[in-house]
Amino acid sequence: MAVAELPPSYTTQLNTFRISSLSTHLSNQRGFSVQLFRRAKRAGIYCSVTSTQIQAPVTVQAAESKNNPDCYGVFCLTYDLKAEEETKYWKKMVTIAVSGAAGMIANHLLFKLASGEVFGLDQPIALKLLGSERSFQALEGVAMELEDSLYPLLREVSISIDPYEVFQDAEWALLIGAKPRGPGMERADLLDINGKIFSEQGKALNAVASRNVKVIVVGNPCNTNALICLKNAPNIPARNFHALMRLDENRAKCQLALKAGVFYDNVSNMTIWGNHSTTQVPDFLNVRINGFPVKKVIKDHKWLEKEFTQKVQKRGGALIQKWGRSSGASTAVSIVDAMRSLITPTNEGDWFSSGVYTNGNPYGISEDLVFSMPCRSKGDGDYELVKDVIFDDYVRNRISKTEAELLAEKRCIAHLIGEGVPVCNLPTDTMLPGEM
Ligand SMILES: NC(=O)C1=CN([C@@H]2O[C@H](COP(=O)(O)OP(=O)(O)OC[C@H]3O[C@@H](n4cnc5c(N)ncnc54)[C@H](OP(=O)(O)O)[C@@H]3O)[C@@H](O)[C@H]2O)C=CC1
Ligand SMILES: O=C([O-])CC(=O)C(=O)O
Repeated sequence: MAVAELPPSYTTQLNTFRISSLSTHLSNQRGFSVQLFRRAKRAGIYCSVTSTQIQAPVTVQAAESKNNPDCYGVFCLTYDLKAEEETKYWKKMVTIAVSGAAGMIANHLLFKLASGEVFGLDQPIALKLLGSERSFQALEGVAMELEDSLYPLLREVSISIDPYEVFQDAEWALLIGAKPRGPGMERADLLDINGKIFSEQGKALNAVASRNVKVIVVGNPCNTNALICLKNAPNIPARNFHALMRLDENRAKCQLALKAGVFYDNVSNMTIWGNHSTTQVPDFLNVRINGFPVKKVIKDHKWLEKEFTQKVQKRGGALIQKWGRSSGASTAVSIVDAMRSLITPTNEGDWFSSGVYTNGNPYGISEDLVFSMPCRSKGDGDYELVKDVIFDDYVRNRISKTEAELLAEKRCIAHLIGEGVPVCNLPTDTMLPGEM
């Protein structure tokens, strides 16, 4: 039995309850019922343990998480395994930073991450949550809910308003926080305001994140925000930055499944080209339904070109009209899908869409943009572009339009990527999927 040092007795019922209920929960998990509390020393908390069973702590000292930006509440107590158990059952902890963590999307996403939905049940995680002065209290509320959820895999949670603190050693950065476009606001103003957030965050990632951090930009306009972010992080490979396009892919698959009368997992090879905006191109030419080209299954080709395309482009807006707010849950699901696509080998012959940096792309799209394209992954966090896709005039023309829009957005944020004076001459019909 390992016996702890005994600091002056301080036992709150709350702490004892948290620890013992966690212990019961953890002891039901394979590999958890061993030794606890290595890092608990930092919080001054000590316990007695045996090799097979967890016992309640013998002495507890208050965890002063408020003074420790590294941890929140119960997460100042980390329950570690014996080294050999760690190597046998558990992977090394993954550190995930999330901005806009008090927002709607994060409110769904964080709980998915903590439950093991993305990385699996043998993968402990640390969540580092970025808020602002405006959202700090809400962020504390989020952390409290994470505490109360007793997720065995969630080993560390910290909250902060400083990106340099939050991004320290981050292996994943999910950049969700962004100012929404308000009534009467010019898109150029939105690009500028959010661009500043993402250039600041790019710099912070560059300074302190893992050199191999994978960044998924969700906050709109996500492609151009991702471009700004990567340009401000020159020491991190540009290919590690993604703009979230998976929601658009999922929306497109759903509409095709509906039209074809098949379950949606029979729809594969779905590419969304371009910008996460109403100019995006849901490519039905390369899609397969039950392995067949879509035009062989859906004979109504006019529907594909008109209704289907517009439905996907404007799905965000249609949802806002019903809900009174933009997609939260389905966006969180699509972030999970996007992450899993990078850490799981892509099914043979299939692909997924992601907004990635155009640098030597095989499709003739302008270089130096963040553009949604078809990708495959070996499951190592990296991806390659799919080469064997076909084009026709319809798809090509549409791709040119979304490309022009991204080039215009880029000119508008030239000052944020070190390319001189901005010139904002945006196409008038350029809109987020949520704007109609
Ligand atoms: N790519 C995609 O597929 C999709 C993208 N989105 C985009 O994701 C983003 C987040 O959406 P959601 O979670 O629903 O939004 P919320 O309104 O719930 O807010 C998210 C966070 O953004 C931050 N924020 C709000 N206002 C400002 C501001 N004025 N300046 C700076 N930051 C601000 C806040 O965080 P804090 O105060 O802590 O900084 C807030 O918690 C939006 O930009 C939305 O358009 C949404 C759906 C799909
Ligand atoms: O426009 C928005 O904020 C919401 C959005 O991106 C979407 O629903 O695809």
